[in-house]
Amino acid sequence: MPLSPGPFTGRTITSLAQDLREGRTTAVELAEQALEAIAERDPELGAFVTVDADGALAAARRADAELDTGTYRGPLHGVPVGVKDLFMVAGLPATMGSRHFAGYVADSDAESVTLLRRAGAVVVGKTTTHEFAYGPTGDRSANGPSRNPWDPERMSGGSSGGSAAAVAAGLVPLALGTDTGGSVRIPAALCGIAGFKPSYGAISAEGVFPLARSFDHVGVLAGDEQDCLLAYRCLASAQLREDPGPSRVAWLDPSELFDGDPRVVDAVRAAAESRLARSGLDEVRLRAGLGEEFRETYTVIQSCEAVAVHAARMAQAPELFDPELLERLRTAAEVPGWRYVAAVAARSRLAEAAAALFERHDVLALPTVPITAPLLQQRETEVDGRTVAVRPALLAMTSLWNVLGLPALTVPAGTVDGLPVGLQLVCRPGRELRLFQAAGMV
Ligand SMILES: NC(=O)CC[C@H](N)C(=O)O
Repeated sequence: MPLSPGPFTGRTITSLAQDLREGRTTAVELAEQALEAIAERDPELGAFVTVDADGALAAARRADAELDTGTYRGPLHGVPVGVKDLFMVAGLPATMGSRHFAGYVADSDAESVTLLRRAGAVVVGKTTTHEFAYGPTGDRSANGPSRNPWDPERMSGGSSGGSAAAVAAGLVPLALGTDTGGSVRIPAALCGIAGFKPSYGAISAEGVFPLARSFDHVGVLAGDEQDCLLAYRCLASAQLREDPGPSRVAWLDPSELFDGDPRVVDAVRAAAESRLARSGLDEVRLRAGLGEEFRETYTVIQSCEAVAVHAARMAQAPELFDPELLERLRTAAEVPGWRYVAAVAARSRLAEAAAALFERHDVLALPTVPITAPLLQQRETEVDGRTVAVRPALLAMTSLWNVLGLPALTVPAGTVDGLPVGLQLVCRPGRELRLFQAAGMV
């Protein structure tokens, strides 16, 4: 368990909505609970970089006034939310976790923030992001690292680490994140909560600072998958396609992707069996070499697109980047243009290869992350007697779905060594509800 519970630990958004509608609590009370818990716990966690107490209380008062006059906006009405510091929120600083944006204040809301507000949600503040979202560890940010509520010496994962830590510690029941290679799902898994990114483009990325535009997805983090779905219904840019009937689920053997901690893989598989299967799970495999093709395609496209975003800053003020990030960007800048063109072409071949995986199944299940949370700043870790690099381990089972733009959900799947692990579910584009349906099957 996280070291200490917060005001929203174990309270679903559905139960908060009921309490609000039936007069057992008010939006102001919920906002105050969030703000007090942040003031008390966040110095230890580093989940928030900006707290907007005045704005949150004003929005909460408006939400209560609406309820008093019979206007109910839906389940997010009066619910406190955290927003990753990569999204624009009008009147609040947006640092992107970088000294390059120290002092920058956004003048309008990102589209997803507008939709959250329209649904009645109360923005309490901005959450820590790995600098420019370029890193799955969550521990390199101009604002300091976000820490794991299960063990603050360990990383939250990233890059939406502050959002995951805030929800896992029960400081807020819901947070927005972005996911370019796993940045919603990785910290959600390492912090023991649910995280969801829909198909590419299904939630608008307008007003969100880019990392690599071809792969950038907006997603949500919450205590469980039902809460992720509630939020997604408010954020989706198109009508959700309701899928009838139970989903056919298969376990995707993860060994082609990464030689992870066998205890993590076993724990996740056991969770998948008990949660998803009535009588054993089918199993599917990636053909040999496919994992490497995905990695190469992902790395080349992300590298070139990230450099396109940052080239001017790299030339004009390189000293303002975190040194690790600058080194990664400089390595990325060496990728020749022909490799980008080849990777874009490879992407459609990979989509065909993946389509075959879904021929006989609707949902694939696999670990979200094949290791537990490493220590802050740790870049190599011992796994089953071997030394493995932390960053590739964190990204190994999530980034391929960004290459294809497929919907993916992570749900808590127990613990290993007292640290949480996550079960990841993936499906075809546009079929998001399949994931929630599968996760809810007993
Ligand atoms: N932002 C993300 O989704 C993960 C981090 C990033 N893809 C990296 O390579 O480090």
